[in-house]
Amino acid sequence: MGAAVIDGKAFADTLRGKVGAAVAAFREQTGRAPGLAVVLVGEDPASQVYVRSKHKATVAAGMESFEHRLPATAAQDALIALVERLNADEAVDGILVQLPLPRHMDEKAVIAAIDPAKDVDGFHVINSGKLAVGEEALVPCTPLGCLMLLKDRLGDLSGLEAVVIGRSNIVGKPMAQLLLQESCTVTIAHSRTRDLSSVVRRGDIVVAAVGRPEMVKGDWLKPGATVIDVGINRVPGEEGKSRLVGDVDYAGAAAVAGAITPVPGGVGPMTIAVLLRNTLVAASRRAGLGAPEGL
Ligand SMILES: Nc1nc2c(c(=O)[nH]1)N[C@@H](CN(C=O)c1ccc(C(=O)N[C@@H](CCC(=O)O)C(=O)O)cc1)CN2
Repeated sequence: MGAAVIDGKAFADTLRGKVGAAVAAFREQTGRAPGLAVVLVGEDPASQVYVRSKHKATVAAGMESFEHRLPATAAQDALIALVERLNADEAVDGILVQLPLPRHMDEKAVIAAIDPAKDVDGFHVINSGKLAVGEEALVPCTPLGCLMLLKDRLGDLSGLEAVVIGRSNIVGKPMAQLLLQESCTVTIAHSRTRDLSSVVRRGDIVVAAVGRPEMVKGDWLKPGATVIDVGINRVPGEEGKSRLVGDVDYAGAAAVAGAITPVPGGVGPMTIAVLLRNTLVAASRRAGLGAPEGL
């Protein structure tokens, strides 16, 4: 039997609907809409697409969208000055600087300039620290989206073996923290891990976030494992066109796994849906309201 397909697009659509309803309640209570500011530096084509999608989704959820664009040649100080203006702007509840930044900029310094209460990406060290010690934090969108899909599929994750492949600050490390909070036994594997296939085979849950097209093969998996593919890699396709693939060899993995996210249509759509959720959470906290329910 083939694996069940985890439909991230459908889950994300439902989450966006729930956020939209909660935003309407927030507007009733406060007389204003939550505001999300997105900053794009340069003209990276993929980043432009993501920023446009974020703007559309923000407006569709009933929130205010503020878009700021700087040229690729902008000085880092100019970007930080913009972030500081957004920190002080009462209409802005969430600030997101689209990554990657141009090479002359230091991502860590830019992220450090964001007010942690408005850091809807959850990348600020204050938020990563709070996540690590189990305090209320803004949590990075992609790993939180993966966790939502896993809980929807598996229910209680307690005691399960989870293998996270990739140790980035944006996905791998926060993913491992979230799984640990769910009482999984967590292994973080990475490019230096010896005998990676044997490590991966321990996983009841495998989260692949390495950025290497189709690296994880079907025969690396424990039969019945739940596989979450975070990779979005553009590779040459037929007739000179490109196609998207994940970090997992989908056909091989689907023959062994119990369930698997596709690429596209799996984790990707969750990133933007959770961003909307995080913006509403940040706005609710700033307005002194309780956490929005059911999100
Ligand atoms: N500041 C941030 N920068 C980046 C983040 C982030 O969370 N915060 N994540 C990625 C890009 N990203 C959002 O910014 C993103 C990536 C992919 C998708 C998505 O829906 N992908 C689709 C396929 C889209 C396509 O056809 O190209 C899918 O997987 O189905 C949404 C958002 C890096 N930068």
